[in-house]
Amino acid sequence: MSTETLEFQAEARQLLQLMVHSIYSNKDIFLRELISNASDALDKRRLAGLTDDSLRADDLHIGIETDKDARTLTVRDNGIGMSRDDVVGLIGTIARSGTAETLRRLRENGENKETAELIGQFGVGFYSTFMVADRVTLLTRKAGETTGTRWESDGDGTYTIETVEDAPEGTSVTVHLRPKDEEDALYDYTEDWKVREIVKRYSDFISFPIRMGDDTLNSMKALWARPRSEVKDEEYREFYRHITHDWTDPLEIIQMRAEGTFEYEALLFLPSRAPHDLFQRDGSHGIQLYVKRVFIMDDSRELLPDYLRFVKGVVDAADLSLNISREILQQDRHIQLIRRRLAKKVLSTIKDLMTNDAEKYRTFWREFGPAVKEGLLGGAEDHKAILDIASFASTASDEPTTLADYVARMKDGQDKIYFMTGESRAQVENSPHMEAFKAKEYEVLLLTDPVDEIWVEAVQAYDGKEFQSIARGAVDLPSDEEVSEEKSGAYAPLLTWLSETLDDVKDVRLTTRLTSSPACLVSDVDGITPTLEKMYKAMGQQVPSVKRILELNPEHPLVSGLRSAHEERAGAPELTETAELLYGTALLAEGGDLADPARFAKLLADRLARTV
Ligand SMILES: Nc1ncnc2c1ncn2[C@@H]1O[C@H](COP(=O)(O)OP(=O)(O)OP(=O)(O)O)[C@@H](O)[C@H]1O
Repeated sequence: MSTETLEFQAEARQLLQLMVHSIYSNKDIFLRELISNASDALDKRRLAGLTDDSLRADDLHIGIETDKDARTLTVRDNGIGMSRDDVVGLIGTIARSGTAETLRRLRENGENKETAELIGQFGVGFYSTFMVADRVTLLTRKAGETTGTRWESDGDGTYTIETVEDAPEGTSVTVHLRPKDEEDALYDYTEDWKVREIVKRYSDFISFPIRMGDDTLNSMKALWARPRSEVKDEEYREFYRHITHDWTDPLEIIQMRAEGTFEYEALLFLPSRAPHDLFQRDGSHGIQLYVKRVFIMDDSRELLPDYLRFVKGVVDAADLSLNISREILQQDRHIQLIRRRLAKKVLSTIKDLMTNDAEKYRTFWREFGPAVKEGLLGGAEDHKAILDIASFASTASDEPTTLADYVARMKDGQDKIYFMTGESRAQVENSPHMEAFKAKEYEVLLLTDPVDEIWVEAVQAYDGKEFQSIARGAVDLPSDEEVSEEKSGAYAPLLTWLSETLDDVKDVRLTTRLTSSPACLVSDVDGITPTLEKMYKAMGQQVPSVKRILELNPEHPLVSGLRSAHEERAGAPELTETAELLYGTALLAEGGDLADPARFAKLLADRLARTV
């Protein structure tokens, strides 16, 4: 059969270059990557055999062979194998998202110690063989197909591929080793002891036998079935890497076991950083389902609520059928029970972190808080537990605060939890709405995650204290004096005129919430906020533009001056311009967008010209 020479996809080529020249100090991991791939392929083969008798296979295992003279190491599996197209698509390209981003960072930094670490942080998979090899040969035949494929590359820009008749089912990868160079952490991987050591260290829990000659090198013990005290942290970390391809260590390990009518064991991990697809609609979920030690499926969304989709790990249920499908999972009552229990356990673990390891808790909340808060939009059963572990930026300090601490600091007579939503801390903190709260030292939560706009609607109260937006409705601070009747009367004609003149506002009224600004805009009690309006629009949803209320500070010279001017010469055209400027300033002060910035700028420039 003819041999074709093909080029690696550009990104794949860059990644290969990095591998070939890598100074990453842990080159041993190439073997773990090959074993991990083989184990995945065996899982797939076993699953395929469950539904298709012709694909049933006995003695699924991984074999390792070394040849000292040829200086090769081969990892062989009798798993699912790959078709020719699979090989081109899976090995010749990098399909994984996130890789492009990592590569860009690597390129920007040039290779140094830090970038070497970066390499270590993202799964390099099959390509890691090029850290130790000057040539790699892959021979594979997909289960059920008659011909196989031989692939070979020396890690430069191209590879050869040919169809072959005599490949066994499954895959073997032969690594042609570079000369050993221990200073460069490149060991002699044809040494038995070295291979044993690597397998034991990284792959002991792999559930298929890893054989070398007549020996099985791994214990195959499921980590989740072993008591926590008997498992080394290192083993948990390796397992975490195996199931997640995340090379940073997990933040926390959670182990659970339920006995009785429906038995299951769970080993869950809180990662230490958010994946790039945390907020993508079909980003992956992290739970693998096993039944009696046998892998059934990845990405089991049914086992944890969506807002905990970043939690990784394994659930091993004793009483499910090996043939269980996703459809059945969705309806299974036991699965729903497991889901409740797991969610509870995850939330209580985070609560424990909060009390016992503030640093870890902070990392957790920074990375995953925005996702966890989505849980406040769904059924109310988790609301209390979520609010208990949440923390928020606040005017009280630079550090986030919990709601319990906020409540403890509430002033005498204060019965509401004040908050303001917006796009950034700076924007919210400097908004005019904040003035009276600052002046009178009422603490305000600064909510700047997009989800904050929505959950505050769904959740009414915490610990009996209602949430109250300070940019909405009339805010009566307990210590506020009302605007005097005399003043209200004096301003009535101005307010009426302004509300007729300014098309964009719904109403105009006096307020005591401002101390230094002349005016601000507030939403109606049940109106949507401008940030929410923007969010809906960004999602392509049509929302009617909501008119807000213009509130005036009668103590401000601009406002009192406008009142006298209106009294003296109602109908003068420059008063209309002043009204427009007043409204535009209020909009700008809260970080809003002017409908006609050019007109605003012109009015302002004309006005300034008269003052210089
Ligand atoms: N032994 C094998 N048998 C069958 N398919 C394989 C084998 N090795 C690799 N593959 C296929 O090639 C793909 C790419 O492998 P590679 O190791 O580069 O990345 P990965 O395993 O998907 O992710 P990671 O790099 O995080 O390990 C795999 O997802 C798998 O589909």
